Amino acid sequence: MLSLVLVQCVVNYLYAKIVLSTVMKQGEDSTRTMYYWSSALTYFLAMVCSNMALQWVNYPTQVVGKSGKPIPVMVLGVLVGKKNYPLKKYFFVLMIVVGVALFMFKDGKTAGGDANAFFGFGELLLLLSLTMDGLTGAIQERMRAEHQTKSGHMMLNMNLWSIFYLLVAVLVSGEIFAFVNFVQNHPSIIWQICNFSVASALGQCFIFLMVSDFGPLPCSIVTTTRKFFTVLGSVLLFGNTLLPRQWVATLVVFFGLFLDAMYGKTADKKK
Ligand SMILES: Nc1ncnc2c1ncn2[C@@H]1O[C@H](COP(=O)(O)OP(=O)(O)O)[C@@H](O)[C@H]1O
Repeated sequence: MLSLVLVQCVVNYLYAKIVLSTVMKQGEDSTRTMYYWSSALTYFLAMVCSNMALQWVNYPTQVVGKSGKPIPVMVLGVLVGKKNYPLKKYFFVLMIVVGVALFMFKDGKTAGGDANAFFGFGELLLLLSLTMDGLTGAIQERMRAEHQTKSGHMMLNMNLWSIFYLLVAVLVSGEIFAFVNFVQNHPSIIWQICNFSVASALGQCFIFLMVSDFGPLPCSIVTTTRKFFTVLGSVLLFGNTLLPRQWVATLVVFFGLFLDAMYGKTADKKK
């Protein structure tokens, strides 16, 4: 798990480096180093926790759990990131999150989950991952407010610090040796890891653009509804029918998004 995230961060870093020195020159960066090392810590821990959770909960549970992400991003953005939101914004965001979760939720017991435990270790890891996501967003809010940090610089430095933490982690835990062994025994995995990492870097470039230009909260609303649109699109594309619960959920999500777009603007934005 750690080695995979390490490879991912290395490719993200190289991608940011190339983009910054060619097509997207962004000038000097005045961001405090403290913001980079702290956000990198929470960023990589969020990824490791949500990947690790998959050993205890199944994939749909993980997606439903992580669809709550805008909530910690918003709450910690206010408590730690010094952001202000009008009260109605909390309601719109809650509406979107509840709608997405209601849409994705699968009744009954599914393979991979622990049927006996309502709240087990996997759920705890998801909660931890969400907290880390919230803290990452809060630190990014401060970077934006105090240094107007650009997307390329944020992507480059957060991945660089994460590489450092992950290198220490894989060496101390000895996981790197098991990883090299595994790759030697299954060389076909190299192609998959390359695909995965390049796709991740391409996607992350837009994530950071969204974070630096609009903020972590709009970014998490977009990535959360993206999950909803993926499932909705595939259901409609493959001619499957939506359950009544999912129709209600779809309406709730669209209504929440509409209200947020129309009336969710913050006081800062108006200024
Ligand atoms: N605010 C952010 N700062 C840096 N990277 C982010 C941020 N939000 C998302 N990402 C990156 O994008 C990936 C996908 O995010 P997302 O679509 O929200 O799904 P999830 O967090 O459930 O994996 C994350 O694993 C992370 O690498």
